[in-house]
Amino acid sequence: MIPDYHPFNVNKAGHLEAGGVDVVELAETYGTPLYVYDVSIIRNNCRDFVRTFRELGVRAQVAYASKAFSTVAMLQVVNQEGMSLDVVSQGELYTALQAGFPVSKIHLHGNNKSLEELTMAIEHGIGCIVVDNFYEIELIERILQEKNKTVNVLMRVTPGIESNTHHYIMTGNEDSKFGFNLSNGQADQAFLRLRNNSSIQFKGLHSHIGSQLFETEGLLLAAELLFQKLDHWHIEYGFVPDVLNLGGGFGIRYTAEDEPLSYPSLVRELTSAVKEQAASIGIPTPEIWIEPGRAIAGNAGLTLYTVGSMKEIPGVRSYISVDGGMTDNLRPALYQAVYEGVLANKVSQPDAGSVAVAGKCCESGDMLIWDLPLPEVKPNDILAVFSTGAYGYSMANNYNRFPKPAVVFAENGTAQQVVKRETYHDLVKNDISYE
Ligand SMILES: Cc1ncc(COP(=O)(O)O)c(C=O)c1O
Ligand SMILES: N[C@@H](CCCC[NH3+])C(=O)O
Repeated sequence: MIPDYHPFNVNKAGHLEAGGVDVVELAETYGTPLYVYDVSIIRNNCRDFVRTFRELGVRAQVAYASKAFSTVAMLQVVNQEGMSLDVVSQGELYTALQAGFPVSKIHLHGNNKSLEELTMAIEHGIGCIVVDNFYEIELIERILQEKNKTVNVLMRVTPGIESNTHHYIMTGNEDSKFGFNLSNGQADQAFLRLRNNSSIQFKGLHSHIGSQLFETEGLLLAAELLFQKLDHWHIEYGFVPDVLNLGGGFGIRYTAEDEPLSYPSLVRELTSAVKEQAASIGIPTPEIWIEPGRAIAGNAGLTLYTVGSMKEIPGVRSYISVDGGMTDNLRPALYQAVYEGVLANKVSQPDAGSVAVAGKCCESGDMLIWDLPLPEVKPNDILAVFSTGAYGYSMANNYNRFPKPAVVFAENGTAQQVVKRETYHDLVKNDISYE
């Protein structure tokens, strides 16, 4: 059975459907492992954010954090939905440019941006660079002078908040590799330096406290701390920010235990907090920027696998092995992330017991799901794992020389391949024989 919080249906054949398309047929056509997205879910997720800001009548940009899932087709969809874009590397920026994403709506992040990355961004007229450290300011200053250009800049700060999430995906705490420390004088020093450069338009502050958050508390506290700093800069230097960027990190549902926030309510809550705080320090409400990644792509995607070998350890557990694993979904191995799934070709059949789903890599930690109730499983059944749309494809790797899977978009009953499966030739094409 499909838990009702996974937004997918069963068709008359008793098969799982995505975007009105039978995913068992997709597995036959494109092979497995296969990433499948229901594009209408991506669009609805974008609209939850974009529309709510519009309804509230506040100036805002919702930048899709493309690290969650960056391909040309995906960026075209989010562009159609009126989103801006957050990129964290030259590769993500290149993909955005290839997708025809308006460069003025792209924001560049990164804790170690290279001279080449910054030059590319500035030469293309990037919408904004979110500066992270003093070395980067130096590089930006150098490029602007050499190229006689100007650029919009936000300053990323670490507000010193321990968000309630896995330690690896916490980013706003004081002991973090990201951003300028808000309380030890570094942010003030950076502020003066950015303000003193006439080629830099310093627009305001950015903070991102972590990922897969289920509470607004940390985000609201971050906003409060940013406003304390803005108040100081307003009084001391007459600075009025154009922009306040509160980052992303809004959680999604992987399992029954997850309780995601309603995104329209989240937008309303953040907006009223920003309005209130701005009024309390006597400045106009800045343009509000947010950066959801997982919340846009996560629940829209699923991964299809073909079941192969099985192993029963009496009194311990039953393993089923699939033709993918930590190469297409690193999250269970990296964060002990928990997923749910169904047999796509037997969705209506009753569960027969619980199995552990193993990946195919030569690694004991390559387990996708430890405890998944399923109908009786046979080799060649198609397993669909839900909520893999974010940080699945984007963290895929070639461990054990597995080619990366293809990606298919389905919408209104039609499917289209948007990323081809890697071939074995792709795996060796950059290798050079050693003579
Ligand atoms: C600066 C920044 N913005 C946005 C995001 C997007 O996070 P999420 O996919 O959790 O929304 C991240 C990642 O955590 C990030 O580091
Ligand atoms: N890759 C992580 C999130 C990192 C967010 C980027 N700062 C995940 O899968 O949960």
